Amino acid sequence: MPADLNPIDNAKFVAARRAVDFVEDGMKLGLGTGSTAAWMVRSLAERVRDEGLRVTCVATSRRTAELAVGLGLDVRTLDEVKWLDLTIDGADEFDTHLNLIKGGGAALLQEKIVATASDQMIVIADAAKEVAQLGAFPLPVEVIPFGWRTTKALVEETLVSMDVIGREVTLRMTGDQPLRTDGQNHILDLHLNRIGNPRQLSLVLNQIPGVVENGLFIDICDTVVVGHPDGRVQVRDINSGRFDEGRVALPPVENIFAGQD
Ligand SMILES: O=C[C@H](O)[C@H](O)[C@H](O)COP(=O)(O)O
Repeated sequence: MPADLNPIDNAKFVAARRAVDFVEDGMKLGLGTGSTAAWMVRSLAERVRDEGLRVTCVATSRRTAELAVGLGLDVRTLDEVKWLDLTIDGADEFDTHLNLIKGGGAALLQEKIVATASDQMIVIADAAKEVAQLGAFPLPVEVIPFGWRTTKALVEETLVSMDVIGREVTLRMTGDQPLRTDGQNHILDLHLNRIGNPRQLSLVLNQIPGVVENGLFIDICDTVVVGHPDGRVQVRDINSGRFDEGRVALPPVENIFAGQD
């Protein structure tokens, strides 16, 4: 591997490329958001172009939609398509039960709606994202702008009442402005260190007025495709217990950053 390539980019690339093998002709697909998902969109577009694969896509963010349309993919709204066969998306962390933290790119709301509308969700990730317990990555929570300070205080009270150890909550900014999601909401990042009971935390957070959705994906993902910097890729499915390992060719040097958003 050339020394100037980022090993994480190689790992993301090979996971994304392997996951596209699961796409079949005629499928309705959910397209995730983030740098790993962007590699997947490019690999998918290559298969559509080279093999004449016909797929209908729903994007989980404006930037994924722009990338996919630019590559010639057929992108519709979820309201047009309603239900999907498969969603392929990245994650910020995943555990052994394939519970996830998502939303590092602020797309968690649309990602969760699209994944829930899908028969199957495949997560693509570099191996560094696997954790024994979720929570080192700050948990994103999407909140409506109206009264966000009050919502933040309620989130903090909830964390205290649940005896969560890390309790720092920050408003995500872009420059000196609060970030706006595609739905024009804000993101609170919960710095928790570790999450003892992700299912309970997810339910409790979503009961707070002003919270739109949180980045915990519980029992939504079935399969993970884990990429390694040397080109090794593992596929694990928690329903069937399937585990297989193979190798995917690394991207050409000149294309190494082409898939990132
Ligand atoms: O909101 C963004 C998403 O949940 C991403 O899928 C997640 O942050 C992983 O992104 P990346 O593939 O860039 O690490």
